[in-house]
Amino acid sequence: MLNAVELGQWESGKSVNDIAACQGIRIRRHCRPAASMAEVEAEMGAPRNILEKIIWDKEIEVAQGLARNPLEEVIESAGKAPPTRDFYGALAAAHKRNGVPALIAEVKKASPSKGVLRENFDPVQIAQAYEKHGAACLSILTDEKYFQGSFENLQKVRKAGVKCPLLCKEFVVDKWQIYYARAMGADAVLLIAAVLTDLDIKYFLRICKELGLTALIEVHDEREMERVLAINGVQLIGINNRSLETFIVDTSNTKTLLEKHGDAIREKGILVVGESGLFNPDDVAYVQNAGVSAVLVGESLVKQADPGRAIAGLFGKELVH
Ligand SMILES: O=P(O)(O)OC[C@@H](O)[C@@H](O)c1c[nH]c2ccccc12
Repeated sequence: MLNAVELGQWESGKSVNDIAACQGIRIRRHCRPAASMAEVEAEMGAPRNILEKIIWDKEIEVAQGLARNPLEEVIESAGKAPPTRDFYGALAAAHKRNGVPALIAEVKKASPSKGVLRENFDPVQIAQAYEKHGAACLSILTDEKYFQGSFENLQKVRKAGVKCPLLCKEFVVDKWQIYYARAMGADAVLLIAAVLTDLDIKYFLRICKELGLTALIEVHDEREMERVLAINGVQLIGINNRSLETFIVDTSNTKTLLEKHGDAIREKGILVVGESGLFNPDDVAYVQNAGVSAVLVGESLVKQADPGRAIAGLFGKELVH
């Protein structure tokens, strides 16, 4: 926990970035109202990498969202949304049933590193195909600017009656996004340790718990893993093989982090998700041997003519529900 001085600084909003830097976080936040990226850059200088740029855009976007849908209203609609489905339970059960890591299949149109992955993009059709072919859970990208996703896609998939629990794949920087995700039908949200301080993560975990949402906490390096393991109440950790700062993908990242922390993770009953850059049964077996119980896969499925059938190709066998 923060000491009183740090808490005071945090509350006054003066040195969020100093506190973040102390925790090894390289992404700086702007944290003040701004109408445009030009305005942010005038104060902060140029973003240091793509993740920092995404986050600065996200701060502007959240302010606009808040103006359109005030927090109290969003909290109210989150409270009225149909109940959450058990994201963690669905992964654990599918892993046990199939003997391979449970699949979180991602509804992903584009990415900043690869551009458009699929021209003819129907989120509901893709989600239904994933479900039919044994995905345990789905991940729906909601970022518009960099991934061509939307909260509307999330809502559409939920309303179409897809039963797999849904992860809202968003760059969360503000609690408003968590309530909004729940209001639009999410069962889980992503929290990225490279962006959020320990206090942010603890606070957002509390909100998730109140809403019945599962949090998937994403780490990419040693320091982030250590920080997240020191936080109580974490159920799901995603190890991203892709650096969101450089786009470099290296599946041995999952292995390295689990060699060191696997025991602590198992003791706590935390389930690990291997994320990004998985294309074939060898890749899946590699991260499975490293200790993951689930995998998060977008590109290799969404790029194929039939993303549902692509699942059997990825695992080397059909998955069953
Ligand atoms: O398309 P891939 O390489 O299979 O990766 C999927 C998923 O891991 C990736 O989209 C992702 C992981 N963490 C993120 C955070 C934000 C946006 C996207 C991501």
